[in-house]
Amino acid sequence: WSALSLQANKAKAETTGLPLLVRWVAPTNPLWMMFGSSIVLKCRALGIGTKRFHRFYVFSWEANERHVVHQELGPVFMLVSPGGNWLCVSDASVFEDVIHRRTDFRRNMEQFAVLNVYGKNLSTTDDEEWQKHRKVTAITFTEKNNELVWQESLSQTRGMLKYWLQHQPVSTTHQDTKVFTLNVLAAAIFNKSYPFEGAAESKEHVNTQDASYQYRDSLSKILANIIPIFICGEQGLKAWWTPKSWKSAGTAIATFRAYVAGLINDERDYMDRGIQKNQHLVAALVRACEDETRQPIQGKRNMTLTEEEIVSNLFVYAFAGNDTTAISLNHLLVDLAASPETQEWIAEEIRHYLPEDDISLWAYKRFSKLKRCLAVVMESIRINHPLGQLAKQTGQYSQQLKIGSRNITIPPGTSIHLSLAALHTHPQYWGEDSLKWNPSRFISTPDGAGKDFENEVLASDTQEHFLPWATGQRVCPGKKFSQVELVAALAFIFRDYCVHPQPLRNESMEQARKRIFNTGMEIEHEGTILHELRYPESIALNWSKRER
Ligand code: HEM
Repeated sequence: WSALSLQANKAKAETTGLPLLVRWVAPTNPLWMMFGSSIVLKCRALGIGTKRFHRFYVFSWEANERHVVHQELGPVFMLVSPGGNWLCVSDASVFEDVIHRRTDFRRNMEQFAVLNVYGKNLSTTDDEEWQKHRKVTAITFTEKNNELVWQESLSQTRGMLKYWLQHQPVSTTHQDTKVFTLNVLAAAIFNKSYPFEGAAESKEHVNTQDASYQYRDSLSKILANIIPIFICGEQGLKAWWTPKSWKSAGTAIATFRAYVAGLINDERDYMDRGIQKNQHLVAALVRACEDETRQPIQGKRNMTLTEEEIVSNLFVYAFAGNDTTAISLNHLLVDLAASPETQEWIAEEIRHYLPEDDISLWAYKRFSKLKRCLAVVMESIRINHPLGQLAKQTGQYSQQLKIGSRNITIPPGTSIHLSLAALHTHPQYWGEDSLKWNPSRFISTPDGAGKDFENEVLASDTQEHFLPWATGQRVCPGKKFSQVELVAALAFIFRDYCVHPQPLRNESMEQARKRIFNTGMEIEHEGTILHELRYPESIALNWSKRER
């Protein structure tokens, strides 16, 4: 059956005249999503299998290939598999065409179904339904909220750095950054402030009945088990044969739902009594929805969300906002540890704009001054993007695409992978040193302008060949949120501290820096949705006070 499907899909793909990359396993095969990379890496270590198998069958192959496969096969090629065809794209003009033809190339909902843990939400709807979700949830992303993100991120970073200074060398950065982003999001969504605890300490709350940790712990369990949840569903996770971690993910889904439902009921109760007490996102969502139901305006489309939809949106915000930012922060810190001169470069800027030792004097408006810090964020996300691609599809109709000088008919039912990993590293757009980590590529000074921080200009975070937060209608609503969060972390840390890798035995510091940078470039997403470091625990970092 598999061979027949592959032949049928190959015949369809050949009609495009594009180069083909044939694979015997579909990228969406659930077993491959869970175990594919481990199998391939084992075979690679044992010398079993071909080079092609090692390259293209790991689950995170596109992220690890970056632009290389496109230099071999061209800017657009078709990946053919028994489960369907994938159009893989690295060309900026095709990106633009696909993103802006919203009704021709729609979001690939099959791939996003994994986020329907609590039913439909902003990420898994289209058209009018999507507009309703986007409009109601947009209230989170005000400047007032960004200010809160700035303050909470500074305070969480203080805790995180203190923890690291006491636990050197630190090889839990990848876990600690996830606690950091969970805490910042809890403040932004629920107005709940948690003291920072290292990942190991925060595990101690798991399985306790401490209500104040219910949201955070249940959410982190759901995020860690998102693929088993997708494969088995909430009920299936509780089957007799599933491992303990899956069963406890099933319990976490119910705990998170009950926790948010409790907040919704409290808020309705306050509204009935005419009290407007809470400022968090749940309260704002409940109020927005109740206002519309109580005073419907004639002729106006109903924009209210049900209780299930509120829970589902809160979940998707938490999903989209946590690990994306945590993984990026992990990369940032590794890249900076590999580059002491860049640490010095941003420290100069931070000390210039934030001269006070007392962080309560660091006003949010100074965020926009920290251009070098944002350039560092953009450079790390350019080389290692936590999503890797934007996933679209042609749906039931074929679509015309201009590729180079040719008009090509893309058959119905084709998935489109706009590869951010390839676009962001292609030498055609970034030059021959495209894989070199160099944040200053985003900073320029106009001709004739003096050497002054004020004269430095930061390149746009959305360009034809650079769109880490996407662009167009479905641009990431958390773009500024994440920028503020990451820059605040950098500002707090690198103003007075610096980081170095812990060298292995017989390794020089220079070799250690090269090693950790290369380790950061090895990406994995077996069993997860996002692209993470494959061997994060092999990187140990040492933190120390900077000598002035
Ligand atoms: C470094 C951090 C982040 C990166 C690189 C990032 C990137 C992206 C990208 C590329 C998309 C578009 C996905 C697609 O169209 O397939 C997206 C969507 C989204 N992001 Fe972010 N994001 C980040 C942080 C955040 C944060 C902090 C939040 C919320 C607090 C957030 C919430 C969302 C949501 C809800 C969507 C779906 C929007 C929709 O479908 O209308 N993101 N993000």
